[in-house]
Amino acid sequence: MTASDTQSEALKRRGLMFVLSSPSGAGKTTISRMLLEADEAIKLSVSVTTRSPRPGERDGVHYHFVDDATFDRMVEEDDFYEWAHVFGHRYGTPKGHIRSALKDGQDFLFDIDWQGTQQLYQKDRQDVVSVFILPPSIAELRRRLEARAQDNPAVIQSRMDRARAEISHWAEYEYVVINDDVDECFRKVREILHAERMERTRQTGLIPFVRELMGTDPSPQVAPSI
Ligand SMILES: Nc1ncnc2c1ncn2[C@@H]1O[C@H](COP(=O)(O)OP(=O)(O)OP(=O)(O)O)[C@@H](O)[C@H]1O
Ligand SMILES: Nc1nc2c(ncn2[C@@H]2O[C@H](COP(=O)(O)O)[C@@H](O)[C@H]2O)c(=O)[nH]1
Repeated sequence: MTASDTQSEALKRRGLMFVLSSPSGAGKTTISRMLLEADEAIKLSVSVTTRSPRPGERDGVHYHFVDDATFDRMVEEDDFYEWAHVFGHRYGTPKGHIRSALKDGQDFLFDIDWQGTQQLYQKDRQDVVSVFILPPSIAELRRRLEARAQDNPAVIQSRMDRARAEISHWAEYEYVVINDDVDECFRKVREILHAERMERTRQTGLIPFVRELMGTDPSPQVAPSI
């Protein structure tokens, strides 16, 4: 093995589950799309939902749109990693091949609510990096939902009614970013992703590398999880 082979082995790491949550309209979908465009190494976990598509949303790209019976069947067959009732519909993360892909170093982006985040914490805490996005004000949140012009006024009102309850979960997240200027918010979220990729316990190839550098076994407390 050459020195550069050893170094690339050392750079191997587990993938991470990068979660973005926010009250509806604060901008997590916008930030998610910017991230997916800028960073080829992260893939969107495409959720399943019983809500209808908005204009421009494509089945299999933004969501898998299903009817209630299909969602019921998926629940019965234990096809979901997590799922929840949100704003009168059901949303869930299909299991697919997430676990094996994480092991192979694939990162996934999750645009999910606080209930889904809690379920991921319970299942795979070590792999989750969670970011909560706050709007600069409640008035701006309403303005954004109205300007998006993709939901009828009753839907917008019901999302505004839930906004404070959604925001109350902010402290359950590791990172909190205010989305005032979208480019600034994106830059911060991207920095979080970059830093978390280097987190020691994700770097599964480090042990043999450090063993070679030190000429002895590194202490077991620092072993990355495999
Ligand atoms: N920093 C910003 N300044 C102004 N407008 C913004 C900003 N960020 C996002 N927006 C706009 O606000 C609207 C809501 O954003 P987005 O759809 O990303 O929110 P969301 O949190 O994903 O909402 P939902 O949970 O309902 O899907 C969109 O029209 C988006 O273009
Ligand atoms: N727990 C989950 N929440 C999800 C999932 N997919 C989306 N969501 C959240 O639902 C609301 C509403 O989304 P919208 O697209 O109808 O505006 C939002 O908070 C999403 O983050 C999921 O798979 N699980």
